[in-house]
Amino acid sequence: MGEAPAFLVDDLQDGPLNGLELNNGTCKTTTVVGEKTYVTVGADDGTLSIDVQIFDRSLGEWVHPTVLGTKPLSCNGHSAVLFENRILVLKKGSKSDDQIWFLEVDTEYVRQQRKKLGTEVVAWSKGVIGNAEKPIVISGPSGVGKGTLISMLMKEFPSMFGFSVSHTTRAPRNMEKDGVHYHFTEKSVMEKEIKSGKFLEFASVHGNLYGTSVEAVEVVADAGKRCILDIDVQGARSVRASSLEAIFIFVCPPSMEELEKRLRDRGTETEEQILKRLRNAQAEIEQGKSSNIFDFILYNDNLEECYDRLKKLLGLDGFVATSPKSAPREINLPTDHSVSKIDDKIIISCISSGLDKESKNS
Ligand SMILES: Nc1nc2c(ncn2[C@@H]2O[C@H](COP(=O)(O)OP(=O)(O)O)[C@@H](O)[C@H]2O)c(=O)[nH]1
Ligand SMILES: Nc1ncnc2c1ncn2[C@@H]1O[C@H](COP(=O)(O)OP(=O)(O)O)[C@@H](O)[C@H]1O
Repeated sequence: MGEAPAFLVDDLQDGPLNGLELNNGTCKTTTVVGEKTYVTVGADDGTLSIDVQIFDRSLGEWVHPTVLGTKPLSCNGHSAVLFENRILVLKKGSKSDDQIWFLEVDTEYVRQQRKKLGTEVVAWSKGVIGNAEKPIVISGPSGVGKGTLISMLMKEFPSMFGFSVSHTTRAPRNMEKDGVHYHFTEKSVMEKEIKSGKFLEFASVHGNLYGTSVEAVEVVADAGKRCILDIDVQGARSVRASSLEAIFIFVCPPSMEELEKRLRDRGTETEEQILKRLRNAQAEIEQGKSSNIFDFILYNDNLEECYDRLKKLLGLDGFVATSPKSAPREINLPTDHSVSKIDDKIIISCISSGLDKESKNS
């Protein structure tokens, strides 16, 4: 809670001015949601992120929210319009994969975070230009075969699926590459990034921190691919509660003996780590089977049969992988545009950049 930013008081009294470029090289938008006015302010030099302030009319004061998610860098101005329980923010003159953003102001995720943190909360998420299907969350105990099944899927359908590369504080295994299998991170760095709202979800698993950054999922969606997340049950529970709509699959071993055999034969863990993973497996399997998190439970007994069942539930049985899907269509918003909403349609009004500069095209 605090003082009103000096340059805004008059504008708020005059009503919202969308995308107004202020004299000092900044651009702001105001969006009214119930008793609150959300103000986004961006400098036009592209070095700072768009700032969010809230004026709460019921309290008669300014509130500085905790801002979660990756913040968009400002550019040559931006415009905003309320779209259900989030504000659609369109950046002017930026690249097509960076034009469309959402500021979640009253989604289920934001409401939960508000309760958890005890502060006002907003969350940024980047709009994606692809039209990929719902992400797939795959969970299961260590050694059950999640990685193997995911690799088979990605190998058979390379243009269809993309892997969400998690962050972890565990040490890399021999064949693991930073940025491909995981983003290997220092604990202190990851803890700081968790506080700054970088992660969609995170959890402590087998004594290490693991987390899915908002960006890891956006990168895949921006490429027009369906995102696959390999995360534990706690992470799956958090994603269920988040604004990311996904399909949740739990992979079960045929028996604890077989799980132990697979873990030992993989040869990537020390004896101590194997025992820890086996101890945790029992509880994970119970939660996986009994909680309401998962849409499907897959038994990974015979690998080929399990893979066939996985493809079936993803609607891929009999699907012939052909040439890569065409890249997502580029939407090129001109530098000069404004945005408004009529019924359930978003109208982007563009000021032509051709000869007739004054003519307005919608
Ligand atoms: N919550 C969460 N769990 C993760 C994430 N990435 C990996 N995990 C889980 O962490 C556990 C350990 O992963 P890892 O160390 O690679 O071992 P593995 O499962 O035996 O291959 C597995 O259950 C993964 O599904 C993440 O980003 N978030
Ligand atoms: N259905 C299966 N039958 C036998 N071995 C399997 C099967 N699925 C996976 N494996 C093997 O079990 C080990 C663990 O699999 P992995 O995919 O690394 O598990 P996770 O990613 O769940 O920890 C690997 O050596 C893999 O080759």
